[in-house]
Amino acid sequence: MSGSASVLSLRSLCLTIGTHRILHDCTLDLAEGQTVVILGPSGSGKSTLMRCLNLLLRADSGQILFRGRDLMARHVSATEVRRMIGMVFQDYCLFEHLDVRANLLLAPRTAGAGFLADADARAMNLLAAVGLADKADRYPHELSGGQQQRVAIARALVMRPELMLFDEPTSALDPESIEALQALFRSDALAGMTKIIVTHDIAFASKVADRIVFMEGGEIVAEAAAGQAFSADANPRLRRFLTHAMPHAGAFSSSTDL
Ligand SMILES: Nc1ncnc2c1ncn2[C@@H]1O[C@H](COP(=O)(O)OP(=O)(O)OP(=O)(O)O)[C@@H](O)[C@H]1O
Repeated sequence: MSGSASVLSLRSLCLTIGTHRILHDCTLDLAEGQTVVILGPSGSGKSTLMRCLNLLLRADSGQILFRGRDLMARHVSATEVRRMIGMVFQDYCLFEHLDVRANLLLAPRTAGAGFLADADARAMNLLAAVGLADKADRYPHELSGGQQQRVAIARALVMRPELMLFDEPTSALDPESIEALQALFRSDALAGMTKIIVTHDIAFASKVADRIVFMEGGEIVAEAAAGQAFSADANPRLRRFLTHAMPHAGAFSSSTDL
């Protein structure tokens, strides 16, 4: 895939904190409308990579090309980047003192007139799209974990981002809420959106991914289209991870369909 055809192209992204090399030479292309899932063991750098993408962290070197424009250039502001790239955090990060509607409207209000025009209608449409139209005047503590996550997704979407990042979206959800999240990913609100999802949940990954990439030790060490066999023979680290992550799966001595 050429960089110009991609929504997002990472080129040799590196980050060292102190003496700890956290990201090393990460290169990845993401096409319009594609959902890429990042798998990998704990500490492999998945969340750090996501935080670099929306400039919560600044990588030391490399490029983050978003529609061909380098987001690491000095003059590109984090605020501008976060309008284009929405992120849903593992713990949702809702504002506890604001009701659901106010949580959704905070970013449009601070972003200025261009975002405010139809913000209220957009917020209510999004709440309906995530199945929470009747919760607009509730506070986060009055909602279940799955509902709070839906609010966080709607809050990110209200800024009309072109790319959405999800950090471990299933980690705090029960099986029913995970199924509901899968349905939301297939719905009009999210289906066509370009997404990167970090997860440990291989079953969830297999349901929502177009492509799966595998990180270890700060590097992207393997990738495959969903449904295509990962060559576990070719990558013993990936095979070890899958064996550990799916101890009951058993039959993937040579390759595993994800
Ligand atoms: N601010 C920081 N200072 C020093 N080291 C850090 C910092 N943030 C992350 N790290 C280290 O970088 C490595 C990657 O962490 P990261 O959270 O990105 O991994 P992860 O793959 O997302 O892990 P998990 O699956 O457990 O969430 C870890 O070794 C972590 O200790």
